Amino acid sequence: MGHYAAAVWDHKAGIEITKDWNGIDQVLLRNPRGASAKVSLHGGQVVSWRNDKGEELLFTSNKATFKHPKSMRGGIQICYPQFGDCGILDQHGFARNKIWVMDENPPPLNSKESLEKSFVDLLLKPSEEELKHWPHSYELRLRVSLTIDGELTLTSRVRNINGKPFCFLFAYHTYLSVSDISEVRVEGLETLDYLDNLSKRELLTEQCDALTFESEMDRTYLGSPKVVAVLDHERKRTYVIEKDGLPDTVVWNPWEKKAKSMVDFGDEEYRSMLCVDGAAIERPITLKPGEEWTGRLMLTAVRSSFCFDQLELQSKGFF
Ligand SMILES: O=P(O)(O)OC[C@H]1O[C@@H](O)[C@H](O)[C@@H](O)[C@@H]1O
Repeated sequence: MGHYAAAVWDHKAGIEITKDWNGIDQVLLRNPRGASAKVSLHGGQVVSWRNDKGEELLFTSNKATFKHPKSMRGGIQICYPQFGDCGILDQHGFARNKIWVMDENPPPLNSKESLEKSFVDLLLKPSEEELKHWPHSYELRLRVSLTIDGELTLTSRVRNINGKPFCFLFAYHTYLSVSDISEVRVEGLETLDYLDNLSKRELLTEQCDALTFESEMDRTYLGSPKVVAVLDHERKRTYVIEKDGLPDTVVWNPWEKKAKSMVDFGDEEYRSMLCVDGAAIERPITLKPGEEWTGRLMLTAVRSSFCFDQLELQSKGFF
C-alpha cells in the first residue's frame, strides 16, 4: 500500500458523480488499480462492482428497468425495514424504492477506519407522507467503500431518532454474477437450520456438505457464520462474503419456471446469477429511542484454482 499516499487517494479523490437514464445521481468509486463500484441514489443500490481487469462481479438483468420508484433487478439492493412479504409493507420494504441523499461531509464511522479507500455515504430519512405508512422516525446511513484490493464494503447504520421503540428486518440482497449456476458451490452453510421459503418457511436442516444448484432455491439460513464462500469453478473465481451484525444468510435462485414469470428477468438468466444475502430476518432488530444498529457486508472476489482457493479462504479465516 505504501506508495499510495492517503493525501493522494482519499475518499473524495476516487469519486465521480454521474447520472442514470432518469437523471438520478450515481456515485462512481474508483481505486488506483482500476477497480470500481457504482452506487445509485435510487434505492441506495450498488449497481456495479468491477475488479481491476474491468470484469463485472455483480449480476444485472438485461431486462432490468431503471424506472423510479421500481428497484432495478440486480446489483445489491437494500431491503429495509421488511424482508419478503412478511409485513404490512411492499415486498422487501421501501428503502430500495426511495431516492436517497448523498452526505457531502460524512462523519468518520470509527477511529480505526483508514482513509485509503474511496467511499460515499448515502442517507435515507422518512418524509411526513411516509410516516403515515410506517410511523417510525429513523435515519439510515449507508456507507459504500472500495479498498485498494478491490474489496467492497457496505456499512448500514439505523438510528432511532425519537419517539417509540421500533423493529425492523434488514438484508443486503446481493446478485452475484456466475459463469453457470451448475458450476457453483456455496460453502459455510452446511449443517445449519434454514427456513424454506418455497414451503411456507418450514424449518429444515441442511444435510449437504456444500450447496449446489439443480432447481429453484429460496432459503433463509439461520445463525450463519461470519464468512460464506461462493466458488465458481468455471470462472475460477471465489466470492468471499463476510458479515457483521447480520446473523442470517438468504440463498436465492429463481430457476427456469419462476424466471419466465418475472417481467424484468430473462428466461435463461437464472443460469448466470446467484443471490447470497447477509441479513437479519429471523429475529427483528429492536431500537429504543436514540439507539443505533450497525450491519456490515464485505465482499471480496479472489481468483481460485483447486488448491489455491483453499489458501485464499484460509487467509480470510474461513477455515
Ligand atoms: O422480486 P423481488 O421482490 O426482488 O424478490 C426476489 C426474491 O428475493 C429473495 O431474496 C427472496 O428470498 C425471494 O423470495 C424473492 O422472490
